[in-house]
Amino acid sequence: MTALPHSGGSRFEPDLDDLRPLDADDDVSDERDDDLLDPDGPDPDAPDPDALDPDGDQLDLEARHSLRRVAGLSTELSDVTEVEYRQLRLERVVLVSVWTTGSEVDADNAMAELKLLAETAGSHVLEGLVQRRPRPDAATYIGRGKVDELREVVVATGADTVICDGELTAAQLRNLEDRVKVKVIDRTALILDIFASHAKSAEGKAQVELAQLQYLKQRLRGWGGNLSRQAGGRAAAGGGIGGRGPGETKLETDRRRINTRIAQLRARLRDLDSTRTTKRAERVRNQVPSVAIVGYTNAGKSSLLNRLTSAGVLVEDALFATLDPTTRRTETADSRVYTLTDTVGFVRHLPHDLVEAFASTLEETARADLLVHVVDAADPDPEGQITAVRKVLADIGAASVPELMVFNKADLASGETLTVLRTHHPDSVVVSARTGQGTDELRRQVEQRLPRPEVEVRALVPYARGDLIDRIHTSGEFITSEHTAEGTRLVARVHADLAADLERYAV
Ligand SMILES: Nc1nc2c(ncn2[C@@H]2O[C@H](COP(=O)(O)OP(=O)(O)OP(=O)(O)O)[C@@H](O)[C@H]2O)c(=O)[nH]1
Ligand SMILES: [Mg+2]
Repeated sequence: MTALPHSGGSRFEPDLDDLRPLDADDDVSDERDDDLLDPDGPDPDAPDPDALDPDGDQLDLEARHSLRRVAGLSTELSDVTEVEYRQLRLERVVLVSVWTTGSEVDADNAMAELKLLAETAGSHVLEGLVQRRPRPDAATYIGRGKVDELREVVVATGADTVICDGELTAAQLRNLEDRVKVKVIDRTALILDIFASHAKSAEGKAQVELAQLQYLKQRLRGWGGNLSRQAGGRAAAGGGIGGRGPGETKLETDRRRINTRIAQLRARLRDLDSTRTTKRAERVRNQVPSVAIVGYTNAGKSSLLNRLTSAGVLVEDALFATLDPTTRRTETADSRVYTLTDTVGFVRHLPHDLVEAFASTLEETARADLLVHVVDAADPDPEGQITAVRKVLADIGAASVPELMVFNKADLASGETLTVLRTHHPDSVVVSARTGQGTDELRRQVEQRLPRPEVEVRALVPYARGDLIDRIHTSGEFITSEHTAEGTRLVARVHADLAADLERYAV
């Protein structure tokens, strides 16, 4: 095993306050945040993008920092999940990973990413341990002999939690916990926890809760011992909605409650999705092309959206700052309207439960006309990020959407790296959302790749039909236009419905 240097800090004293139940206002069931689903045009009073700070207006930053790291869960499940999520309030952690393939640099990068994830979840990372093995141990994840070593590190550092870099089985988690004697969680639970604390809209919160419950359900047996040991009170007495049926074990009750809640969440998500479907149908009817900004978490997607549209979305040097898609209307140089959507970032081994729970959000990406794939060129492994992102894109059915590769953070990346990336990806654009470098070129490239209206028309439109001319401006392309005594003589490319309306003025 190799160890990262200690990052210092004092011994952790458990805070009994942490054991209080969730506040009532953590329940999100009726909250709506229509704003985030609103694809409507830019705010006419929006400030000039260049007058904002380099990452755009940090409208949400204060709210984010005031968030408590408590998952918004309903009361029905409180006796199961309260315990679960209290335990996930991580404090002082030791990271552990099994390095199976790739170079030592890859292993270091993976550990650095796990550290960032842990820190984003509010943990203080004390130490990182990597073990090289062909595959994780079936019983204890790291080799059984190494578990004692881990225990020593935990004792020496005063850690209260161990985070393993992978998706562990219930048995692995339980075995490790029994031997290391502190809470052990895996990377999936960590990512779910970050999503839970960052979810803002009602839909986002419901999606995360669904993913958490799916995860929890598969591990109920593993947590069972811990639950009965720690839940006490209501749970131990079998209280709460539903109660305990005759002859039913605690495990069965928990499973039944989780299933009920999962069904409620699915129903709720279907409702929320219908709003989105209506708005999407409107965009499709108006034939507004849509561009989705996708990429690895922290690549600068939100910064780029702010740069391009003064959207004022949250930008933060944290993983998964954005969970809710934000759509903004914008225009091409020749005033064709299109939408740009900022989306949730991806990561290596994005938990499957999350991908599934976010299906309706991710579907937007699959339906886009163009993907702007933002890559952090200053990351130690941009190609690894590209591969991870494409894998998720394939999972969500977006692999066939045309992609424009954008290397961001050009101000930070080395010239050499940029040259290599450009050689590997000749059709890419290099930008800096921070300095604005390359963003004009990016706009041009996006405009060129937007779907083009399919019908070429020649018409002489009387001045009384300015409405038709406006429609060509926003949804079509003028090839030539000329003002004559009888009206505007034009050649243009338009969509079929507009072509039909122009038919009577055809020349
Ligand atoms: N130096 C530099 N920093 C940048 C640039 N673009 C973004 N950043 C920084 O990178 C961090 C992440 O930016 P975001 O725009 O929040 O990234 P994101 O891709 O939306 O991240 P998630 O929503 O968390 O997936 C922030 O600290 C930004 O200030 C850039 O071009 N140059
Ligand atoms: Mg973002």
